[in-house]
Amino acid sequence: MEKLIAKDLLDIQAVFLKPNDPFTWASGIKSPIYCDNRLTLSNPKVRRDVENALAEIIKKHYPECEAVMGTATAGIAHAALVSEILDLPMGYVRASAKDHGRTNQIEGKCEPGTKVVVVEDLISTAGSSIDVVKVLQENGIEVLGIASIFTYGMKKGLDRLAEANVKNVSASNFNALVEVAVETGYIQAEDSERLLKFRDNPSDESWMEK
Ligand SMILES: O=P(O)(O)OC[C@H]1O[C@H](OP(=O)(O)OP(=O)(O)O)[C@H](O)[C@@H]1O
Ligand SMILES: O=C(O)c1cc(=O)[nH]c(=O)[nH]1
Repeated sequence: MEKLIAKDLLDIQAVFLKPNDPFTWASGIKSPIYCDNRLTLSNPKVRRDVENALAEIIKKHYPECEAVMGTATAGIAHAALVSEILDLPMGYVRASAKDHGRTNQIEGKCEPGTKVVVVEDLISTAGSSIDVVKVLQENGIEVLGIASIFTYGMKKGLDRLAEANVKNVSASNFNALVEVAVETGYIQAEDSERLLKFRDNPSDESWMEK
């Protein structure tokens, strides 16, 4: 599954490399790479692979799941698609509560005590998904864990998830992506070393110098 999804992401050109003009991530980290999982929505074959992978993760790792909750914004569509496959209720959590209307942060019907899985498109430092988990927990909702499309496997993200005692299972990850990217000639072996070095220590920006 990990390599299939990694290959899908490369096939649809969802992986962008820009070492000389780094991307800024949600966390503020400067990065030579950006993985745009939103593009998976635009390709029916890849979208099916992704939603089937998320459905398998939820069935296998969270068999008690009673509802699927997406993270705003990129997790919402995937939560909707996977909840349809699993025939489960679905909702989503906004980054902050609305300042008008019903002033909700949690959208959709989700009663306290409901066992939910959070669907996230991508995990770097895990800040966004842990914020969503906390909002749900503060509202008495039982979070079984996260199902995500892709994780970088960064130490900061892994540490934060462990600290918050939140389980995450991803359909693909950075190691699989780099492996497939080298196998398919998308990047050279030396680039893979630079990328892994960045992932393992993003505060060391020496990769920017080459
Ligand atoms: O693990 P983290 O360090 O929190 O980073 C990952 C988050 O960043 C991206 O969202 P973004 O804030 O770009 O917004 P979007 O979902 O609205 O596209 C992505 O969709 C994740 O939610
Ligand atoms: O950390 C992020 O903001 C981030 C990284 C990435 O590769 N893709 C993405 O959508 N967000």
